[in-house]
Amino acid sequence: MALPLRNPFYRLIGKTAFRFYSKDSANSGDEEKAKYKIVMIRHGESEWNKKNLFCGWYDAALSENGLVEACSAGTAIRKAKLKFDIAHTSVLKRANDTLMAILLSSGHKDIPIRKTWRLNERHYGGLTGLNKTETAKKFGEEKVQIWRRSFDTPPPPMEEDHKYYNEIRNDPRYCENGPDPEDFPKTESLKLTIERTLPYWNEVIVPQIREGKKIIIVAHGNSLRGVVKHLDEISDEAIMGLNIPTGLPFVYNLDECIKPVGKIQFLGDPEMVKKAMESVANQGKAK
Ligand SMILES: O=C(O)[C@@H](CO)OP(=O)(O)O
Repeated sequence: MALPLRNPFYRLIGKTAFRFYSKDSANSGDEEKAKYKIVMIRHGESEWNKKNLFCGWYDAALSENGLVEACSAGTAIRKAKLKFDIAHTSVLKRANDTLMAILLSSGHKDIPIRKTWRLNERHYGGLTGLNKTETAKKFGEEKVQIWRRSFDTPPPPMEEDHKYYNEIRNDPRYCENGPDPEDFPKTESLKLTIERTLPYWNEVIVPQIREGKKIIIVAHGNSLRGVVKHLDEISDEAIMGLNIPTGLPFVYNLDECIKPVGKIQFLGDPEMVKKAMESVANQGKAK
């Protein structure tokens, strides 16, 4: 399957060079060299993204704009002639609803959908529900940047008296297919998030890729940062500079060892993607 997307543009975002494609430019040749392809996307804007609140495992709904983003992503996927046999997503409705909107607007009807807590957003601990700008004013931008983007410093834990503790900890969806009760997170760094996401990537998704299944993953900013870090072998330091925007699909071409052939490719105008990434980065500023 060849993408009708051509002439790559390169942009440095953080410390990582990303490649973007415009719809009317020449083929890079990566698709010819690659054996597999996978599409990933962060859910559309949620109500809590809109309010700039730390969200994590809180089950925020898509905002109206988030639904529009999801439908536009589906249209971009249809125009790029990308087809899927199976979809993987988290158990959170902002990702589930994004997936449904994408499948409908890209002409997919009955493909199997697998939901797993392992693709959930990282658990934001005690910060869940706090406004990011207010938190930066209170604790300083540097501290908030460490909580948001450092590799292995988790935010403070969510204690039992936290406003959202019961709603999250006792959510029935985690009873049967959730983490073991003793491992239920109280907070997660990116490192901890990767430790529960990568087994799903390696044990469920990779075997399906090898079977030739065409896959879409609809997940979250930080669960996808973990997958991208793994695929592109981004260092613990450089991953701090990566911000994944809402509702913009990206594609990896993969070789037979499931290593990327070329760089991540966003389906979208490079300037718009760059601005969307910067806007995610700026959410943690005191302003
Ligand atoms: O609040 C969150 O759960 C995430 C994603 O929305 O935010 P951040 O970009 O700050 O990691």
